Amino acid sequence: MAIPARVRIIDVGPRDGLQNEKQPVPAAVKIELVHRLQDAGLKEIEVTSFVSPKWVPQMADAAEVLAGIQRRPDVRYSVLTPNMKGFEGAVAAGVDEIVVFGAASEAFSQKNINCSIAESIERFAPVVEAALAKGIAVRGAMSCTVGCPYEGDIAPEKVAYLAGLMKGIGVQRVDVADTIGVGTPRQVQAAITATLQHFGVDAVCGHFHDTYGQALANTLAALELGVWNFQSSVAGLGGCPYAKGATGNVATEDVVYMLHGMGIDIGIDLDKLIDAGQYISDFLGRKSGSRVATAIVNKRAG
Ligand SMILES: CC(C)(COP(=O)([O-])OP(=O)([O-])OC[C@H]1O[C@@H](n2cnc3c(N)ncnc32)[C@H](O)[C@@H]1OP(=O)([O-])[O-])[C@@H](O)C(=O)NCCC(=O)NCCSC(=O)C[C@@](C)(O)CC(=O)[O-]
Repeated sequence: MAIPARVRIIDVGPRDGLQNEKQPVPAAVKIELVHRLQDAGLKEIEVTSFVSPKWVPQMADAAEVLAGIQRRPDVRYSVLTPNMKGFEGAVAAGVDEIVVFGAASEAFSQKNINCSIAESIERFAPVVEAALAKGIAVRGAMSCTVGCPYEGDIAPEKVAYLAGLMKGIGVQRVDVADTIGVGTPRQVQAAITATLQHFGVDAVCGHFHDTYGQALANTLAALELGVWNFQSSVAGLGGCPYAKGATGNVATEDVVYMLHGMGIDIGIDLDKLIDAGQYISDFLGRKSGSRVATAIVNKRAG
């Protein structure tokens, strides 16, 4: 399989990146981050989550954030919606895509969304149906497709099972997530191959956390299978509140640098992206998690 000639990146920094932040991040800062990402050329941004504020307090301002964004017609704004209540908030906010999020691991499903895999699908089905009826796109995030913080290794059969359930309720595309960043290239390829039993390659997105420093290698492994949609997080922000110790997604800057180096045009201005990462890192009072951004900022400083 030839490496795809084009790649699309969904920056999940404002959502996956910030959901776990202990310090309050004002809506105005989240909005500015989204503006900087779209200025850098990102065409898909996962903005926030309509989830219970008791479970994820940092996302409690979802409606305010969406209302403050100066939207561009060529950018797709997505949000997480675990149930009909979340979906109603997403519709009121006028989003382009909703994301239902399940797990290949029973234990993670219970910890993250307080129900079994089967119950989650029952909950998602009316959300997906309602979204499609309104012309809103639907993505399904599949957590723990390689490893789980509670169950350890996850067999590809479990990934295929979940992908089949997602397909069965009408989900249009799916994220193959290495939630805790333990996967290595062949394992990630096995999870993707399992997903391909139910979804075409154009409908599969790679979502790799970088806890063990494998995320770029895993991205390349996914490209080798023809996958061309990836999620990443500006400045490598983030982690999941229900996956202790897991670091953020692979940094968008690092993915963009690698793809530029491979001659794959993705329409993203790396300098502007680095500035966006610097903006949020400065606000959070910490160094960027992007190796590329750190190297280029050091070089700029001479
Ligand atoms: C799913 C629930 C709601 C079940 O939580 P529950 O407690 O079982 O739900 P419930 O229906 O019993 O409701 C409990 C309370 O929450 C409220 N509630 C209920 N739903 C909503 C909603 N949508 N928006 C706002 N409020 C809501 C509801 O109204 C009620 O309020 P109360 O009566 O107690 O005042 C909860 O577990 C939850 O919100 N979980 C979210 C967890 C989460 O966001 N995790 C992080 C995202 S997933 C992730 O990061 C992984 C990913 C996607 O990046 C991929 C990867 O790397 O793996």
